Amino acid sequence: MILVINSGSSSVKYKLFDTDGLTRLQAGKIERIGEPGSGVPDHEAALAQVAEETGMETGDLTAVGHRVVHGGPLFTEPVLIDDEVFKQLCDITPLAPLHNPANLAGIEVARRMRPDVPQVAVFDTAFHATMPAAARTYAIDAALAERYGVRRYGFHGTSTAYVWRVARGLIRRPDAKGIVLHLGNGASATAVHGDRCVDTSMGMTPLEGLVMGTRSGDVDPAVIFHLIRAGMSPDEVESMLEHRAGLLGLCGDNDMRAVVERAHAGDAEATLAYEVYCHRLRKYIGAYYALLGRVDGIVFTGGVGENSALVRRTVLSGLGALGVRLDPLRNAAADGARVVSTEDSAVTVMVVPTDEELEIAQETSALVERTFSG
Ligand SMILES: Nc1ncnc2c1ncn2[C@@H]1O[C@H](COP(=O)(O)OP(=O)(O)O)[C@@H](O)[C@H]1O
Ligand SMILES: CC(=O)OP(=O)(O)O
Ligand SMILES: [Mg+2]
Repeated sequence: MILVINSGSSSVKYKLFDTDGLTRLQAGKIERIGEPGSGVPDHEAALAQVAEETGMETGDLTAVGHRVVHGGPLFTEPVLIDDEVFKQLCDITPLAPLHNPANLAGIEVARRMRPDVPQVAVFDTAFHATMPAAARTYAIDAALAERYGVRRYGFHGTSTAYVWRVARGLIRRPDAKGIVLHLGNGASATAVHGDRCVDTSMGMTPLEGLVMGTRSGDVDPAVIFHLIRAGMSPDEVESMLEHRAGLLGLCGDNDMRAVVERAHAGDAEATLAYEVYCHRLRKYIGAYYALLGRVDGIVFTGGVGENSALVRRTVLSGLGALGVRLDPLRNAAADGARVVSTEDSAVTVMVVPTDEELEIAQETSALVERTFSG
């Protein structure tokens, strides 16, 4: 069996797969880690619960695959975790203080529980390693950027690689050009050509780009200094932009279902939040059109992308001039990976449910095979 662990800041998700064929055997989620009254004080306790639910401590495991959000400049492919790699992963933490510590906590506990089993790190940033320098580079003092590792990395790469592969199968065009919209709690847009990243909306950290559930996405950096001069500390501003911005900051709800419900009932704040969210998305799609020159496919994934026919309709409604024609019936249907544009649409619009854990299992299995079977 292959166990995949996605250890996030407030939840640990896991899936267990059969080693041959990667059939899913089990899936689970431990939530509200560290919240008062949740009974799960920390990641140690969450992993103990995963162990209990999966039989991880004694089970017949081929490998454990871990989601790691930030691979830094060093890791552009999945890697077997030994002491040296674990130390290098710890060194990346300053680049991703809000994401990597939880990933590392999961790795640490799993390695301690199963030192006999290969453990593999699979990075959100890896898919974007092909991003050209012009897209990767912030226009700031070059020497400073080099010294402090300030550049764009991009995230959601595991999800993007997975759904884009499925999408290229649907349009039967391996060298297709397209735009992948991963709209979950975090949200990102990625311009892709074949299996290469052309540009992506998240940057040095997963804060840049689209409007998200609780994250602002793009703001003028001067806003931050304005708020600091107004008396907020850097940590307070960071925490606000990460946890109390986005849909939540605009209207008090971070769940798109609640936002839409309130907007339908005439609530002005929820309506504006919805409009800001969709406006930003449309802007990125237009920008990526310009970068790609031609778009064969647009793919929606993540909780919002997969489930909200309304968001898909709103976002694409202004794009008729670019040859995008949504089929209202197909768009409203709800079943698995599918095309939702009309037959005569110049761009094939698709909905593809993501499966980051399956992609991590595949990468983990392939790396373990390459390493130990020769
Ligand atoms: N039917 C739906 N309509 C609109 N939004 C939905 C629907 N179902 C789920 N969502 C949104 O998906 C979000 C979660 O996305 P998901 O990709 O599952 O999260 P995560 O990033 O934690 O994996 C929720 O916050 C919710 O806003
Ligand atoms: C990198 C990132 O934003 O991940 P998530 O969407 O899981 O928060
Ligand atoms: Mg997600």
